[in-house]
Parts: sequence; C-alpha cells; structure tokens
Amino acid sequence: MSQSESIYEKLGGEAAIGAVVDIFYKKVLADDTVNGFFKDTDMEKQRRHQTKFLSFALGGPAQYTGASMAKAHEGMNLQPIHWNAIVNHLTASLREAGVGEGDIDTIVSHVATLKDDILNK
Ligand code: HEM
Repeated sequence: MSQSESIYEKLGGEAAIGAVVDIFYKKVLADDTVNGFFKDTDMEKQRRHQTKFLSFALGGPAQYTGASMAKAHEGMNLQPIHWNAIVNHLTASLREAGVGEGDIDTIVSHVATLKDDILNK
C-alpha cells in the first residue's frame, strides 16, 4: 500500500464508487432543495455526473478532463443551502455504503476545499 494511495483507491476504485453513486443519486433527486438543478439532466448524463462528482470528491485518478469546478457550476449561483444539502447527502451515502467515519471526515475535508470554487458562480 503506497503512501499516496487515495481514498478512491482504498475504497476499491471505480467499481466501489458505483454503489455510492446509486445511493447518492437517489438522495439528490428526492431532495427539493437541490433536484431542480438537475431537471434538464438526463439519466445517462446524471449517472456520469455523479460518478465524476464522487471520483473528484474522493481524489480519484487524474482521468477527469471536464471543466474546472468554477466553470462546471458557472451560472448556477449555488448558495450555502445547496452546498450543505449535497455534502449531507454525500456523507449519508458514504455511511450507508459502509465507508468508515475517519475516511468520511477526510473526504468531507477535501470536498470543503472546493467550496469557494463552486459557490456563487
Ligand atoms: C460537493 C462538491 C461538488 C463537486 C465535487 C461537484 C462536481 C461536479 C462535476 C465533476 C461536474 C461535471 C462537470 C463536467 O462534466 O464538466 C458537476 C456539474 C454539475 N454540478 Fe456539481 N459538484 C459539487 C457541488 C454541486 C452542488 C452543491 C450542486 C447543486 C446543488 C451541483 C450541481 C451540478 C449540476 C447541475 C451540474 C451540471 C450537470 C449537467 O451536466 O447537467 N454541484 N459538478
């Protein structure tokens, strides 16, 4: 186990992410605080989005070639209430998927570094 192993690798890579994606996806779409942002997003795109989202949040491989976080959320004018909802769904999904509390703390700390890039864009 290398010292640089990311949480993404530790959880089992892309396959393990799939389980979390399904849980997270259901929670996000069931939540009126945030589901409106995804109303024009089709299922296929949604799944890809969530997989990228989680890979990004978990420090996955540098295979992500999409927009910067500021660019990806440009024009959405996301506010703290939306941010908190997403982070809460992420935390609950990781917990349900059996990820340990220590790893969840690490993930939430990492995601927090993206906050300024994502809000008010
Ligand atoms: C927790 C931190 C977040 C991360 C790591 C994240 C990650 C991403 C990624 C990787 C993309 C795809 C960009 C691309 O394909 O070029 C994206 C797009 C998007 N994000 Fe986020 N995001 C976060 C927070 C949020 C929040 C708080 C909301 C709204 C409640 C949101 C709503 C969206 C929407 C609507 C899209 C576009 C989906 C589409 O392509 O139709 N994101 N995000």
